[in-house]
Amino acid sequence: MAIAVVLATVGFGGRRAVWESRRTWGEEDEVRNSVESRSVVINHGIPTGTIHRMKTAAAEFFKLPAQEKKKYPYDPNVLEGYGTPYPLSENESVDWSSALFLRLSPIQQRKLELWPTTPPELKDTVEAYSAEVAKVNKKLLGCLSLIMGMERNALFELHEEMSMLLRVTYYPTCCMPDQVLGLGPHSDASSITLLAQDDDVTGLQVLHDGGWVPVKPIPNALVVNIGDVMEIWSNGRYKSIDHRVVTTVEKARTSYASFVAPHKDVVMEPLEQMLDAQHRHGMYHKVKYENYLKYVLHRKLEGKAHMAKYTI
Ligand SMILES: O=C(O)CCC(=O)C(=O)O
Ligand SMILES: [Fe+2]
Repeated sequence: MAIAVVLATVGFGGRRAVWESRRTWGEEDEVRNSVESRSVVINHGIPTGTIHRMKTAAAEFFKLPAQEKKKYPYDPNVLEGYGTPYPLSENESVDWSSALFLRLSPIQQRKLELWPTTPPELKDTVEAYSAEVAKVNKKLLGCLSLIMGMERNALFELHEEMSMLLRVTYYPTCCMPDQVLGLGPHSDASSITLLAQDDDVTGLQVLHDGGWVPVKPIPNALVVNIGDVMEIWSNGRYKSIDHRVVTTVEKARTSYASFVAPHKDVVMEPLEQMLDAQHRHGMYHKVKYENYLKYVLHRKLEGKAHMAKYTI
């Protein structure tokens, strides 16, 4: 069975953490059900205070006058800074959002001059949040490795020097929500993405059976998207999720996406463990992560059209 997507919502006080034991993840029905219903509720363990402080600091930054925010212009070479960096989708004349990109890891690659100094607590707050997200990521990759029939640390190691980028996106209110998207359709150039969002505004939508389905926020939860890297590694068993963000008239929205990706020199290809009797050959071409990323970042946001280049 091709597992379409793992779009996991990670919440407090819900079901037991799916990564807690191999058995939970290993139970076929559990995994299949979670995947088919497109949601897995897990306790991520990030203190609510840490998420709250992250959201407050980000809100302070986005409230600053434009000329203040522009002191940290987005630099496409290091993928950090403030701006509206994506090329627009075919049907869009404007993406109704702006974003602050910060490198969480490797720490030594951070370009700190692109980290806002207002509000002053932003840097420490991002550090605290990113340390927690990194823990969730490690656990999640551990579980995914197990259900893919590998050692717990296999996916973590496949990333080699793992990269984590935070994209905080602010979507202002919009008086023509039918005509303007906050962010065009795309799949993430990550292995997985861990996304926190505002608790009281729905904006994210995922493509399911040809229609856009809203992902209603669960307070303090994280949404986990499967990205293109995992699609290739899993030989298409886990498909990256096509998603977009709509605008609303009523309320501005902010989201916090942590993208996990391999080192730029990692050559991605379907993992041996994912080749079975039915799929004896890899369904994706080999590609260096750096080359894939260059290709994707220069394209318009057109859902998963870019994946055609890598699919056999
Ligand atoms: O705002 C969201 O909920 C999604 C953001 C997103 O898809 C992205 O940053 O790649
Ligand atoms: Fe995304």
